[in-house]
Amino acid sequence: KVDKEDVKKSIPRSSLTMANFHPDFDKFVYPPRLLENNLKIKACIWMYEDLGLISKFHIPMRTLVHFMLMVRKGYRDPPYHNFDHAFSVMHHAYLIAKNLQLNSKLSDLEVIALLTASICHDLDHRGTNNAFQVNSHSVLASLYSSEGSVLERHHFAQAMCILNTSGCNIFENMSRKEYVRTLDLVKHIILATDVASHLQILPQLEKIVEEGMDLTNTCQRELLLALCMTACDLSDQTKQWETTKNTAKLIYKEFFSQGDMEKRMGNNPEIIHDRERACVPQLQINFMLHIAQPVYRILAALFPVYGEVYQRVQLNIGRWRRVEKEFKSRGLPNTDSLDFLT
Ligand SMILES: Cc1nc2ccc(C(=O)NCC(C)C)cc2n2c(-c3cc(OC(C)(C)C)ccc3Cl)nnc12
Ligand SMILES: [Mg+2]
Ligand SMILES: [Zn+2]
Repeated sequence: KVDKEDVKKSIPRSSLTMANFHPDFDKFVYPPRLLENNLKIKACIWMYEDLGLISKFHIPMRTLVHFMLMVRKGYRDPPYHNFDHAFSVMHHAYLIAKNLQLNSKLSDLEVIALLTASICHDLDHRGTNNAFQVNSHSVLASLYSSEGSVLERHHFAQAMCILNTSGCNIFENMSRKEYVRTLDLVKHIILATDVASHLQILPQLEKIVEEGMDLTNTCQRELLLALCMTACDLSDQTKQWETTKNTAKLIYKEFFSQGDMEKRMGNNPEIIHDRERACVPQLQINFMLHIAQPVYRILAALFPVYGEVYQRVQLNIGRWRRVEKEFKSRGLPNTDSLDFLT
């Protein structure tokens, strides 16, 4: 485990170059899950640096290091919703900011809000979904179930706790106005990662594609930020098949553990959480077609350079269709045969 001293020693400004990570680090093809764990904090700091955010917002290096160490500590270790997921989500935010030249469409404030929301968006996730919080009468449900988006409100609250920890407030040198606006944006962007909210804004996003985006309109800027955030949250689907397949294994490991717990509590789990009823390839095709593909189609429609990302999502859907046929032909009953996945 890399501790504070190692991280601080190893980050003089001069050492912050992309060469430390990979020549393709800032390309859409690069899979961030391949980066070795003890370089991830340094890579997070590099991403702020490379987008010019450290100098723009006068972020002291020691503050950014402490912030990142606290964020990493703020994640638990469920199969999927852990710091590796947060890191890969932040990396995609960096790719979008850099390759879509978002800073010519959005303000630096909106870019730093997207990057920071990405690394914080699943803080303290327990590996169970919103419905489980409510059905199990969890503490989080008692806190937030009246407003909905129970987990996402908690992830945001955890991010605020870290910013309020002395020596960790990376926004401390902003003006009062900038500070308030940035926190509002981080909250909006994290709350956009609730599946229910995402499904609700899809029609509005389709409308923007038909009518053209008007970035002088604050609501449309916030819709674009929500779209970018869900594209980042799902970005494992935009990489080579290995990544997509491995992510499915992690997701269903988490989903089926929740289903097992629900059965022990005497509740009937959704099919997607039930290892005895779920057919992973079919569920993944549904998820890709109804939740993931629209995100990348819309973003590619708004930013043509993003077309290569949409193509890779299409390729992965094609792979799932081939796997589904294979599953059916072998009559494989359930998910433990995921290892069978070619
Ligand atoms: C590979 C992959 N398969 C998934 C299959 C099903 C579901 C799911 O929630 N189905 C139940 C709904 C339809 C009632 C989510 C999946 N998923 C996510 C994910 C995305 C999330 O939020 C946004 C980004 C806003 C969609 C929030 C939580 C999660 Cl786990 N990330 N990767 C995946
Ligand atoms: Mg989440
Ligand atoms: Zn997430």
